[in-house]
Amino acid sequence: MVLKSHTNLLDMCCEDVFDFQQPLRSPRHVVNSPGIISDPDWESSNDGNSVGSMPFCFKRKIIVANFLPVICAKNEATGEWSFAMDDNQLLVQLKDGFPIGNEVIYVGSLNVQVDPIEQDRVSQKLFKEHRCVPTFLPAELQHQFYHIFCKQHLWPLFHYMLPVCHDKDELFDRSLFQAYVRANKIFADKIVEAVNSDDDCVWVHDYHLMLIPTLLRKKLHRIKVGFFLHSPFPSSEIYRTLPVRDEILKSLLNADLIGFQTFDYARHFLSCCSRLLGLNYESKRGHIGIEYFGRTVSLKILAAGVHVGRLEATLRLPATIKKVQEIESRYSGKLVILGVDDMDIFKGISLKLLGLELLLERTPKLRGKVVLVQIVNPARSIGKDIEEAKYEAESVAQRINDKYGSANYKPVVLIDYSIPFYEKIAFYAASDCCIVNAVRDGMNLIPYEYTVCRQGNEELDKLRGLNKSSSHTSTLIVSEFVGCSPSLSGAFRVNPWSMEDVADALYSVTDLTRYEKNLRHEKHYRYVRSHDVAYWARSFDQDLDKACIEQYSQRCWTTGFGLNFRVIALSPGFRRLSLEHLASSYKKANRRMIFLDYDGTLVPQTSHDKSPSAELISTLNSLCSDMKNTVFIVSGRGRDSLSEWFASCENLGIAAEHGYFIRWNKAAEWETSFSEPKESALVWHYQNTDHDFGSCQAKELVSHLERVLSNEPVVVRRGHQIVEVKPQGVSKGISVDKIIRTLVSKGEVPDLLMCIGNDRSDEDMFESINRATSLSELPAAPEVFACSVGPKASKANYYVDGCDEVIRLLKGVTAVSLQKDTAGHSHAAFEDTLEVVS
Ligand SMILES: O=P(O)(O)OC[C@H]1O[C@H](O[C@H]2O[C@H](CO)[C@@H](O)[C@H](O)[C@H]2O)[C@H](O)[C@@H](O)[C@@H]1O
Repeated sequence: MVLKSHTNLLDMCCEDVFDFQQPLRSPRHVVNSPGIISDPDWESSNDGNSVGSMPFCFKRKIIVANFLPVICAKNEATGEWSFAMDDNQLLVQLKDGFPIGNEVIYVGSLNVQVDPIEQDRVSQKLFKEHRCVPTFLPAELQHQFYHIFCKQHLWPLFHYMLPVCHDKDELFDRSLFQAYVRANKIFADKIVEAVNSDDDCVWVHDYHLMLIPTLLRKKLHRIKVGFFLHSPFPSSEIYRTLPVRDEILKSLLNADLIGFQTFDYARHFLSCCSRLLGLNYESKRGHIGIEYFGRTVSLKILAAGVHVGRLEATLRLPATIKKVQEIESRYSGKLVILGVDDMDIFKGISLKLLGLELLLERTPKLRGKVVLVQIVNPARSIGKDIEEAKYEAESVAQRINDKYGSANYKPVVLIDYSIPFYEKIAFYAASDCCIVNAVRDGMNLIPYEYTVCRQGNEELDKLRGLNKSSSHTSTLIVSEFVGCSPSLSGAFRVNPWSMEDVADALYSVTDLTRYEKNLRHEKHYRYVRSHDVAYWARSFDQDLDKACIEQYSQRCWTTGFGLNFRVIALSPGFRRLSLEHLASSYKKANRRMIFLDYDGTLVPQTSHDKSPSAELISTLNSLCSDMKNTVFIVSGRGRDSLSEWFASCENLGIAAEHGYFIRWNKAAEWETSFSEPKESALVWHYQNTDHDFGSCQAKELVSHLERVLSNEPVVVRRGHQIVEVKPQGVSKGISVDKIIRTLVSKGEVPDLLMCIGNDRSDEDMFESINRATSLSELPAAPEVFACSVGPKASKANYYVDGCDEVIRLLKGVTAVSLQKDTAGHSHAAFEDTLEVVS
């Protein structure tokens, strides 16, 4: 009879179970642009029109970003839309890094509003012509999502700005986050339509779309998803002010690979995962992995690059060459310093101008000799702060020009209107120096673009009378707060907040020899060429594949509602230990050995009172009273507290200090591994400290202790919020091994071995009892129940959720023993217990 309670226990495990090892299916679905009815057979509808119309043997790379890299125009007379890919955008250029034969599909919004009645037509045209899948967000949603939540909340916060606001209207408001969720969901739905097979990869870009990993994985559990953050990631002290901090972190952790531009941003992210979610990470041979419910989420630190070929091609255009000549002749005899920035509060435009003002004030000989050409791209967002930054920049520029300018000399030239790309390239090529003075920026590729353009080409060399490649020069001034700064070792690094620093750097530039400028240029040029956009994309793509390989050999469960959704991955064969299964084996066994860890297994880690409850004592006594059982507590704790706590358990064995001390029952003497009686280990606990700081200190302590104790017969180990130094040759695994062998030598051959534990030290026990199945002394392999508390990567073959479940299981199996004692009522007793425990 299958009791309802049994079923409940079995069902407890998951909402959804899936196995990554399943063979690939044929295309999951073939989905078309909105308005077209799906056709499941791509061969019969291969008109190039539908999202699913390509042969599925082509792997798809689905690139998702807030805006499609598309230039849109509408002919107002005919009402016709026309679209062209914007080849100057990183998202288009990254294709060069993908293997030939991969089909690249873009998902994102258009930067114009399209009337709902036109949306189907526009979708079809965009997909047919450019493999783009547009996400149409209603105007109000777009405003709340992008202009308010992204640009007014996330953008400042991710650029390390605390949300200190004087106006109540500017405070975080949950409805704005809901707009973010709704927008991300629209994107996720479009991605689902574009995915054809499990081999496809989705690469999500930037802070606008951080919820996509969760929203997408909810629908496609096996999808390979990578996320790259183009913006900075702030320190945990700033990030944790975000009211939806956990939802965003958890979502990013549903990706397989998370990329950052710099080590600092990755470090901040790790620190947030550790402080806010209590997660650990491991760094092995340059790869960082975060353990998240059995999955290893990989982290990648790789700065974006530029498309050298594209820049060179633009530089070769006759219009560009002409513009270069024009600029060079206009500023002949002057040192041209170039700035190219979006109008944004973090670009430090006025700080840059203040630095120039200080330079001119201090160094009169440079007046009339230096020009700062500042190209200001139009602001991408709206708001009082942008208006203020714009006003500030304009007034400082005006002041400098009034003070140090003349009829034919303007020290600051502000170009605050859109100019064509080739003109920008011409300014790069014609400028002696480029300055990026942002107070914070994810990467900033302007210095890279500038360096490529300064390499020039044969025609420019001829016009300039240069005949050696060694004659190329470039000079960079770069804020230490932008992502590209560490890669530019030949740049003058400045603190943008210090006008003196900026003025000094500007002065140094005026003072450099041509030779020095050439050396710096060569160094940067080599780096920029080899770390281009294709290198960045290829490297991310390859790492995403690698990150997914491990996941694909695992068995996975999905759990959690809403934004708490996550995947739990376990190695094959690892499953929840059900009472039904355990009880059935337990009942059949004639000789059972049971090893139980204490903290975190029988008593929750979180409880302040660590002593055993009356319920636990009674359950252990019931277990021990069965003559077929040998029961041991195997703990890292000292023997004093364990013997005091279990004073009422006459037949309970105790292995204290990881088995350094063993006592077979209360009446027996303590045995030790060594003849010299001394207390064996030293443990440093950090569970009551700040998690991040404690973990950091623990790492340092381990490496220090390993060094100073390298000649001592001890081992240094990290456990769950502890660092321990213990004698070599002592472990829970060794003590379990010893106990099993002792019993076997006495003729008490086990046919069931059970071991439950939660910590790293318990893994040694699991290993020992797994090994015991092949002991030559045993006539037959015993059945093994190695059980981890909490589903995680483990050598155990079973898991339970927590201490409560351990007690329930133990109580459940004691009912089997009771059966024998009360033969007449056995069935009822077993069932009763199961009702209670389930
Ligand atoms: O203004 P948004 O629509 O929110 O876009 C944000 C910025 O995206 C791009 O910059 C980011 O990516 C660059 C390439 O990796 C990186 O160099 C930069 O530091 C990031 O902020 C875009 O270039 C900017 O104009 C946008 O403001």
